[in-house]
Amino acid sequence: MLKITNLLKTIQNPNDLRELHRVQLPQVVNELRSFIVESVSKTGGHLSSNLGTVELAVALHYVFDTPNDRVVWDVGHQSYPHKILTGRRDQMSALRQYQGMSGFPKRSESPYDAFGTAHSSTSISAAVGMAEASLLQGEKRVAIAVIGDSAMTGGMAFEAMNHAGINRKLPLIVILNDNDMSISPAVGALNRYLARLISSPIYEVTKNSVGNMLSVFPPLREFAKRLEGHAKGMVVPATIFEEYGFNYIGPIDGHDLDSLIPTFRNIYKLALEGDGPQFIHVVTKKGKGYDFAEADPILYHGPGKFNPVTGITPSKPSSLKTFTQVFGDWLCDMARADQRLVGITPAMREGSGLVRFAQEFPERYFDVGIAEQHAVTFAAGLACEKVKPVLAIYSTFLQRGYDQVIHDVALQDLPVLFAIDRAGLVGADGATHAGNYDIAYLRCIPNMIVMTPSDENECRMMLSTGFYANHPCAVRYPRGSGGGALMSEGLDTLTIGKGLVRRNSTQTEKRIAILAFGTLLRPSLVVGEKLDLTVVDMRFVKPLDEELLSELLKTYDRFVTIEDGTVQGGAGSACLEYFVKQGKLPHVLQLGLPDEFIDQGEVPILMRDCGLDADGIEKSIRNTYLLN
Ligand SMILES: Cc1ncc(C[n+]2csc(CCOP(=O)(O)OP(=O)(O)O)c2C)c(N)n1
Ligand SMILES: CC(=O)[C@@H](O)[C@H](O)COP(=O)(O)O
Ligand SMILES: [Mg+2]
Repeated sequence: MLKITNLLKTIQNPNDLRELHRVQLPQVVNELRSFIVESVSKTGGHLSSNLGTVELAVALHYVFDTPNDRVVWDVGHQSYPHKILTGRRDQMSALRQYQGMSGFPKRSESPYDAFGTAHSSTSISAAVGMAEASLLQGEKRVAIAVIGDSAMTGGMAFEAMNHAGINRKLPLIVILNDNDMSISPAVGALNRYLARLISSPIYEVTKNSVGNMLSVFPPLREFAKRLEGHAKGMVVPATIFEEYGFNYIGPIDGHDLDSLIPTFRNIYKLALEGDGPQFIHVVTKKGKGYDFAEADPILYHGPGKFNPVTGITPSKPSSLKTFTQVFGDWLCDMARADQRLVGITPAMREGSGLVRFAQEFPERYFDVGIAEQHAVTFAAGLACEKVKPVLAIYSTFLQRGYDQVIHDVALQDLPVLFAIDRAGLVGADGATHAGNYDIAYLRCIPNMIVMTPSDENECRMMLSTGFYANHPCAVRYPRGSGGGALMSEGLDTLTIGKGLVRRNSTQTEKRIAILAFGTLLRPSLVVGEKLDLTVVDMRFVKPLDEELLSELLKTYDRFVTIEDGTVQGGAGSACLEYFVKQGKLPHVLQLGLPDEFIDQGEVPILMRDCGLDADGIEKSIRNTYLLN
């Protein structure tokens, strides 16, 4: 066979891959891996997880009839090899960039992206839906969920397993991609259980022999059945997955095509022929094949640009603290001051700024796995017992725990402090991760106190305020840094429900007041200076500073509300509701994020597009109030 030097370039879609001889696949794997390192080093992106799924993606598209067979990638942060094999190699240069390619599977992007993902643990539910649909429609295809060991800890995954077990003929395949890692080390009983399965002697045997056996024997159903029996007899009596009604195969080496391809072929047949849900437990290594990432998969989970030869070099410490760092520092200081404090994260230790807290206060640190709903109710339980829980959570992921916020925390008026990071637009992760909705979804809940810090120091004071308030409180702050405010080191609090007038207009009539919520205070002040407007740092979305609004209503009939959350039902709406309640309706220009999903890009560019930079704010005010 003639050796083609760049095989990857010849693959425009999985049909091209399927045309290749089996012996050519290791070359595809190697080229894919090098390409991913090279490409992600130029754009930034989720590196370690993708290096772990190269063989999986190759084997899946080689064996299954995609896109007729549906593949759902859980979280989807590990789908780059799949994207590259499905016609998007060239678009990798614009990965996660403004107007470029999403970092996650997206139905509008490719027919091979069977389901849009990014929030974890949805894949099995979606695949169950697809599998049931194929039965209802009499179509012959399988639905495959590829789910990581940590995504598997999310409650939804087990809700879906429970449901899938009802239909004994469901053409469903679940592939558990077990790399013993979440973003940080995987936690919990399921992790321990999976480790036990892997450490059983049979894994060593199957690792070395199953691939060979399967490639020698024809891929007969009987053989797969024997393999199943073999696994049942020798791995463990019956795995938890079998109890859920799945046929369990594994653990198998997820970097060994000789194991993956024959196993997939056998399982494909079983699933198509009505043998019901199949569960394949695949063991992979996060960061596989790139030494730096293998050695430190956490650092390489979602790096920015880096030099692929030297790896990530430590950046010089910035004089600007991110809000995440402000929170992390505050948490340690407050933990020292108050023994009752505990810190909780649903699997986001690094991103939420809890690394130091975890080291300094290990007994008071709880990583609960990817389990936002549980995290909220767990906090509620702690709060019942006079422990003081601080739940660090991304705005977008708190959406998962919404009923728990209402039913378990707010309804019982329990003092849980929600430190909500990644509020507003987040940048490269795009619409799935944007924190546009928290103001709207929290301000309608009774008993909640909702705070929007305009800078780092205010953030610190609000955290203390929330910690000492005897009610559910949320402090929501964006990704990245504020403007570099002078930080206090104490644990000072603010008066709840009080805003602060930051600038008074010198005009005597037709005055305009900007009511700013959060970090958009900064551009508001710039505009306020330029147009001679009054500018208020509202600080609290709930309770609103009604006294201040009432005072302003006496002399102002034109307002501008501004926030980095959705306008619909947001902080501006809260002001409008108050004005209506007063029976006075001044003109209110509501600025904020529009009623649409905003794709990835650099935050300043996206904010410009939304008219939320200083120029855009100025333009809107001039146009609305006909200023020259
Ligand atoms: C609901 C939800 N919570 C948190 C996250 C953040 N998150 C993204 S990837 C990840 C770890 C996933 O681990 P695993 O599923 O094992 O995949 P791996 O990264 O190991 O390949 C987490 C916590 C998310 N995407 N969705
Ligand atoms: C895939 C996922 O959900 C996380 O890896 C996320 O991309 C992290 O975002 P930050 O980089 O903002 O922490
Ligand atoms: Mg994992």
